[in-house]
Amino acid sequence: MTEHTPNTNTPETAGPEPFEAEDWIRTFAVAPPEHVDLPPHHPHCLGCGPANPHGHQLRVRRDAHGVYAHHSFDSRHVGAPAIAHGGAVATVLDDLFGFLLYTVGELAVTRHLAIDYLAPVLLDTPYTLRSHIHSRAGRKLHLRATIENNHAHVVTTATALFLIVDIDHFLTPRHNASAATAPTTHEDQQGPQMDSP
Ligand SMILES: CCCCCCCCCCCCCC(=O)SCCNC(=O)CCNC(=O)[C@H](O)C(C)(C)COP(=O)(O)OP(=O)(O)OC[C@H]1O[C@@H](n2cnc3c(N)ncnc32)[C@H](O)[C@@H]1OP(=O)(O)O
Repeated sequence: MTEHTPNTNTPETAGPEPFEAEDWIRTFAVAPPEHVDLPPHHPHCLGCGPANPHGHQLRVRRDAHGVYAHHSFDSRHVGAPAIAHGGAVATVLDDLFGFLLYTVGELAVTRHLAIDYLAPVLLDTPYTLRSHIHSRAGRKLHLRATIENNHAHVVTTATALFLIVDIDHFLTPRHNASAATAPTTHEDQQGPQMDSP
């Protein structure tokens, strides 16, 4: 992987520009430890792309434990009145997990994402999001995250399994999509879990 280009984190107002997946993926690199501000995955990423007007434009930094971000959801992300849509919260957490890859230095994608919505995430309210690597076993990255409000009250927790993939995963996405076959879930592989009568 090559050195990534510096990120100014400046929102762009122009519409989406076409970009080649090959160019994009080859710009990824391990972010050197002195780089506290991490670059967006790409300009139009739904979670962090500064050029995506529909996105969350997440700004993520790293610390000694993992990565973190300060973020507020707004009226674009409303579910129930005044409350962020659970899918919007999931989007942001999934993207936050994706920033840990800069510290791992591997390409990986979400295989499993689980979220506990402990309390409503309110619109126009500042939150702190944190994520860290819980463990790694081969190509499996077990990740954890929290969202807490300004009173240090945790409102959401999440766990994810990211699987390290080869660069071809991104260069030939249509081929990979058609290659998928059942079983598709971990439960399928383990067999159904039945409650005792
Ligand atoms: C510096 C670098 C930066 C890079 C940034 C990149 C961009 C980041 C952008 C970030 C944006 C945000 C992020 C995004 O939006 S990422 C986009 C959303 N995610 C995807 O599109 C991924 C789609 N899925 C796939 O392509 C395939 O399924 C992949 C490639 C992931 C795996 O297909 P593959 O056929 O290879 O593997 P497998 O399915 O047999 O499973 C493999 C292993 O995993 C185990 N397993 C499965 N489920 C569970 C479970 N629940 N608990 C515990 N274990 C579980 C399973 O038993 C097996 O174990 P084993 O039998 O091998 O021991």
